Amino acid sequence: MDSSLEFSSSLGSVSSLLSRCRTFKVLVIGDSGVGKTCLTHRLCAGEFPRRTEATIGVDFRERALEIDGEKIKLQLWDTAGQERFRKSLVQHYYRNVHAVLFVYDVTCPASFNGLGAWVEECRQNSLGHEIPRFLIGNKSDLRNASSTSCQVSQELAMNFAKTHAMVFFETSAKNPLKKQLNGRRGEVEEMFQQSGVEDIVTAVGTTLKRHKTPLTANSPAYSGSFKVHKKKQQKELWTCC
Ligand SMILES: Nc1nc2c(ncn2[C@@H]2O[C@H](COP(=O)(O)OP(=O)(O)OP(=O)(O)O)[C@@H](O)[C@H]2O)c(=O)[nH]1
Repeated sequence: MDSSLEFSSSLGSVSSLLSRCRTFKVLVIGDSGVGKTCLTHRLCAGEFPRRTEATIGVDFRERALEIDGEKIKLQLWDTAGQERFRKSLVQHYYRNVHAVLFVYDVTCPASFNGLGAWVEECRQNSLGHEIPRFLIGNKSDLRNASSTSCQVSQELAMNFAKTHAMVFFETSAKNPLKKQLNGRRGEVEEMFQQSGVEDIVTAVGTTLKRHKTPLTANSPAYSGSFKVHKKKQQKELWTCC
């Protein structure tokens, strides 16, 4: 691949060195287009980006939170879903990881079927089973009660999560609070469980707070981005079913 690497960052920036706040590296992986960028944006900035482009390399976003009186920081690594934009960086992704978010699109069964390959990538990069893993079905706002065949059922996802020792959430980066309702015959019945993104932040934070080896001055926190030099491309349109 004729690409070169650029690491624009502030390694162990003064603020992170001086801060007593423990920082945890959280890797976000999944197929291209499942919404990793939007989700991390929502988790860190509390909003849905109007426009996104395919992630090239990795983008970093941070989210500070307080758990039981302790301030911690989640450093989310929003990685490229497209193989050609991640190939040369995979080793960097997995170094000193504290938790992994596996993301799929609930309206795209192919992205769910692709999860096995992401689990395998973790294995190939020696990610231990002690590293907490979270499974996130994104785009729940697009669930349609009348065309369930094109969607990933929660039951299937929960079984996958159980098999791979993951904590499962279904949410929407776009509209995290919207509930899907079935108003048939005047009844209002909830069709599925949905979590707010804050539930995910809290679950990850609470789990990691118990973690003994956060990033320190010796394993510096990064801010900035790794880029694989390639001409930026508009997000390709993907369709499922
Ligand atoms: N309706 C809806 N659309 C979403 C949601 N999350 C993301 N999208 C859309 O899905 C498309 C892809 O989102 P991205 O966040 O760029 O996807 P990605 O997984 O980061 O893709 P790569 O960078 O290629 O790996 C964009 O058009 C988003 O607007 C969601 O929760 N609901």
